[in-house]
Amino acid sequence: MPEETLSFSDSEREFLEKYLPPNSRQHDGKLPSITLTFATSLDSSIALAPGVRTQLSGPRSKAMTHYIRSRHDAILIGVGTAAADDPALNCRLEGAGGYGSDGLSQQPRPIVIDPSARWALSEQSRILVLAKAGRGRAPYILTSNPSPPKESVELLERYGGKYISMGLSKVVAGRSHLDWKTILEQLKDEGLHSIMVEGGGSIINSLLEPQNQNHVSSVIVTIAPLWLGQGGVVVSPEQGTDETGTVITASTLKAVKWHPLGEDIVLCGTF
Ligand SMILES: NC(=O)C1=CN([C@@H]2O[C@H](COP(=O)(O)OP(=O)(O)OC[C@H]3O[C@@H](n4cnc5c(N)ncnc54)[C@H](O)[C@@H]3O)[C@@H](O)[C@H]2O)C=CC1
Ligand SMILES: Nc1nc(O)c(N)c(N[C@@H]2O[C@H](COP(=O)(O)O)[C@@H](O)[C@H]2O)n1
Repeated sequence: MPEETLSFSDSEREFLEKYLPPNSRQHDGKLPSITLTFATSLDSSIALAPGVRTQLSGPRSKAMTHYIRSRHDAILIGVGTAAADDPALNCRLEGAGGYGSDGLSQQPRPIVIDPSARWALSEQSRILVLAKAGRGRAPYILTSNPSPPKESVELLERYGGKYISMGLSKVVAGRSHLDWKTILEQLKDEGLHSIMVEGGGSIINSLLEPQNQNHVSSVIVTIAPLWLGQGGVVVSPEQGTDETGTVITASTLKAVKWHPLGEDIVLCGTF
């Protein structure tokens, strides 16, 4: 099926600039920057239920997301999202950075955080169909499984992707977590300096925890005018506590800007 082509004009781009990595940047040995971006409902849900692909962004905020993709070296998601959404994770913007530019060289690299290497990739996975067609890149999969399935290794490598092994950091509520600093060190070693993190719920909540916020350069949230109702995948990081043990706010954004886009509103901020 032919993929759509999206457009997002220069005048629409302006409000985002301060929250995006510079177009050209000296890579001074620092860890890659993270832009955390997702779409939420009014009840802080990003999907109707775990494993359910749910369209929240309207056409203009969707085009904005693809513009943001065009401004990053890589797009990162968790395996829960990869398994639920069968995502394309390419940039479908017309012109520079997306379709119509110098092609593949400007497409972002998809990164999937998959501690146990459970994502069942196949020749029919959208991400590989697009890689095969030269309209996107095959993913790098970060895993702590020392021996991912042989067929998946071969399939990925056929299209220019690979598994990258790293140690397991901890298990939270029965789920394996990789450590953000180590993830960023691995991505830097791959020559990736700006990372757009799109989700899902566990990945976003983890990055919003006070001890991980220092890795996040900016947050760009699309808020859609609807409630998904109970049972959704909710963005709600753990509360903090102060030195007396009193519960405190989990996270507060600074340098905040609100920008209406179609029927959605986009919130930008930093920590
Ligand atoms: N509305 C939106 O903008 C978006 C919505 N989604 C939705 O989110 C849902 C998936 O969310 P989840 O099930 O929470 O899956 P997820 O995509 O957040 O992946 C969770 C997995 O990541 C692993 N992981 C490894 N290191 C981690 C770390 N440091 N912190 C947190 N997790 C770590 C965990 O083992 C866990 O299995 C899907 O339904 C998808 O459609 C996903 C992205 C964007
Ligand atoms: N910005 C945004 N708005 C929504 O409404 C969404 N559901 C998402 N989801 C993210 O986008 C990925 C799908 O990308 P493709 O269209 O397949 O390239 C999905 O996996 C989520 O990361 N994002």
